[in-house]
Amino acid sequence: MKNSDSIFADDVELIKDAEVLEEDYTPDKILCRDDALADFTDVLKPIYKGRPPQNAFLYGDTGVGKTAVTKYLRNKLVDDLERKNSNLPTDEQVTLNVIWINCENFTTGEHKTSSYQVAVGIVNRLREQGNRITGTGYAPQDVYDIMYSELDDLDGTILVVLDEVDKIGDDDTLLYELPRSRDMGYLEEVRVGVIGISNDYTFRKNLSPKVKDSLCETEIKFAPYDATELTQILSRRAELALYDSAYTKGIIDLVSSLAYKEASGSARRAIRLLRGSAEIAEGEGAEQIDETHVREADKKIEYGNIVESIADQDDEKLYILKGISHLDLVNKTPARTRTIHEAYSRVVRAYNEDGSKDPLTQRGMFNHLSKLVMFGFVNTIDRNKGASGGQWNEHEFSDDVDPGKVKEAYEGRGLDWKQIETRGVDR
Ligand SMILES: Nc1ncnc2c1ncn2[C@@H]1O[C@H](COP(=O)(O)OP(=O)(O)OP(=O)(O)O)[C@@H](O)[C@H]1O
Repeated sequence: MKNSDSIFADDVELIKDAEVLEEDYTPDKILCRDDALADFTDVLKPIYKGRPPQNAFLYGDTGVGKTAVTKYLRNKLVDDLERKNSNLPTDEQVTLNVIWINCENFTTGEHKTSSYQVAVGIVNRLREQGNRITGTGYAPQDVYDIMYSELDDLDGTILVVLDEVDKIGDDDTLLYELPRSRDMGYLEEVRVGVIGISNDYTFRKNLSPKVKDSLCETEIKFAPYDATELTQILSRRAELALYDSAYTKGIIDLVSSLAYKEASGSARRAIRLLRGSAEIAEGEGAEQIDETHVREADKKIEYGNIVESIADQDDEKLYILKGISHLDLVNKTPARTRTIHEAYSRVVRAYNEDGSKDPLTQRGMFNHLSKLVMFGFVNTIDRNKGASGGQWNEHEFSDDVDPGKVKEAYEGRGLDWKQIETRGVDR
């Protein structure tokens, strides 16, 4: 029986400031990143001094502080400039405009982000509502011209931060041109510095030499955190977010070591896990987070991650996973490739009743199935009945996947979960 009158209240509260555990919280202190902070400060120094800005490329795995460090230094630079300007006559003051663009936000459905869409994004960031431009209908050069004219209307220095810059895909015109825009004569009044942030190593490796020359003037690497570093970061967060009695040092160590092992040193994962554990403990009316709360929160996060990565697959792979789901539900897995092909074909037809899409051939489907094996969603079993019995492969879900998760992934993609007939599928 709860003490409170409301079903929304918990008897005990362990979280004193939930904002500190939010994704977009900018920490007041950056821990364990002295080298990156020093290198990045050097990149930004010229802006403070009113000199031409530099460009930099920040890279490292997900959740290792690239965005946090950038936001932290941006805030510091803005504050310090404000202080400096307050003692200077107007004509000697340094004006800084920061434009922060997350390139991920410009990926829609099938369409990858391109330089064009990011340029549209920059224009719209600088324009009032009602005067914004659409993402289609302009020739690319027109969009770039509009962007440069909007930028040139600003004053002083412009720092363009392109977070998740790898989402820009193959069309990297902007990454080449923007850092050189003044040299190329596109801008006369202002100077632009570009900061690219990415967790995609392949993207970095494959950047064209001319982009490497301009954008990657300075490269700053963010290595994964080790368990001790995660403990430091997490202890600071816990201090601010939780009541002292809500956790022990042992719990912080456990959360850090799980995030270290399961998410290759991601501080994001560690913070999420701490938050999940606190919420589960609160829900149970516990006075303190214990190991079972952490383990349960960990399972929940893992579950969510797998559903998310299933939902990220392309249509063919989603059809195959649904085909295997229906076979699994009637105990017909492990199944031979031809059986999976039949189930997959039924799924394709069910979702494309107008005939707009035909199933791939068995060989075509097999290429996608092999990728699903490579990604760890599906296991392959080798059947070998000796010289006379023949040899073939069978497939089933790996331990991480089940029909429930595939169904949730479909729902996450806004797709109905249609019933599929499995009778006669293995003839
Ligand atoms: N050194 C640090 N000190 C304090 N908090 C940190 C530190 N590093 C990361 N964090 C926190 O961890 C979380 C993830 O960090 P951040 O968003 O900066 O990761 P990222 O490297 O930009 O990841 P992604 O590539 O996925 O965008 C944030 O809540 C951030 O505040």
